[in-house]
Amino acid sequence: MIEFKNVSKDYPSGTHALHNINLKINNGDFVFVVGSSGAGKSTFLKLIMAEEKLTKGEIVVDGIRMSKLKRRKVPFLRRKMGIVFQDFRLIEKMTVYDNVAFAMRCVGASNKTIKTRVPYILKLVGLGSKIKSKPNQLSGGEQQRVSLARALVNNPEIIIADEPTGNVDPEMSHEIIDLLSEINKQGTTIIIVTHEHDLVKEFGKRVIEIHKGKIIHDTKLERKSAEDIELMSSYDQEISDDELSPLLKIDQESPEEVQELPVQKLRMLNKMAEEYTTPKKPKTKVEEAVENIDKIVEEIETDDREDLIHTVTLDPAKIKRIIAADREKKEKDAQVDSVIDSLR
Ligand SMILES: Nc1ncnc2c1ncn2[C@@H]1O[C@H](COP(=O)(O)OP(=O)(O)OP(=O)(O)O)[C@@H](O)[C@H]1O
Repeated sequence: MIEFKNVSKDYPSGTHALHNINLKINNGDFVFVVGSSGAGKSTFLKLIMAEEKLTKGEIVVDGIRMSKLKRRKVPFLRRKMGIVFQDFRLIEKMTVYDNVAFAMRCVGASNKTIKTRVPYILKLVGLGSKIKSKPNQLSGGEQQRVSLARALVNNPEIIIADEPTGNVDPEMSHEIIDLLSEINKQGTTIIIVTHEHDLVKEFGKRVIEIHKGKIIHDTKLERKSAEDIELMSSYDQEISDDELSPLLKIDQESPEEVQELPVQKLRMLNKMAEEYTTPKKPKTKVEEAVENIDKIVEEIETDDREDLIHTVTLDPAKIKRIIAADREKKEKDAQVDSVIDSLR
């Protein structure tokens, strides 16, 4: 988890880049950070990566207190992170393969691991055929995917991307965010700074908006308070007796408690109660047979169950007869239904 507690950042030039920031980013979150130029977005990321030191407050990244972090310990923090920059920052003299392998060599991975992992990651980002190319032989989108591969290759807990789509066309922007969404599904935390409002809207993730060094919107907090308001207001709504009855039928012993439920919750419980009390369609013979078998199996001691299941499954003739009878009944019913339909 990343937590900002009353964080401020002033640059030596006197610029107050961030003021009193408080927020939490949980493991596995996907967050877009937006705001106008000079708002403080890159500074926000640089504080998380320990590229800049905070002036006031505390940032805790996975239990590491950034105000206490010594320079020589920064590489240990960075190992948790994969970083993607707008300008890719690839090494021009190296091939695509070597650019990605380099990130693994930096953390001391063995040659054997590098040889299997690098091609795998390059395939994942759709660059399997460009392994031997140099960055200047690639399009902007391809270069950004190399930089993404390099960020991913050491299996980081957090991906931090500063304008990763700033230098690629809209279609490729979409693909890059798609890829990051897939990676996020495996549990990696993703934090992306972007200017692209359309992209942010389309993906519907958490959005933190920074303006003049302050957080002015955080959709996570807004969503939560909207849910609270809805729940609170539902306490004030009138409930008719009709609406109450299905639940009261089930919960006759504590009608007062039922009457005190908020409308929203009551409606949900009523729906469940209705389903519970509505008589189900008659069971087919196969369903009945399966249920009976289940009941018998449950009653038998654990040690004997295996044998019993065997016995049941070893009687295919009986099962076939039941299935055939059931199919015949369904076919007859369907014929009758279709005749009735044609007469309507
Ligand atoms: N190294 C620095 N020294 C002094 N001031 C800086 C430094 N880096 C950033 N700033 C200032 O801090 C403020 C926030 O900058 P930051 O780069 O965080 O903004 P941003 O939202 O990322 O902007 P952009 O979208 O243009 O990249 C700006 O006023 C900027 O001029």
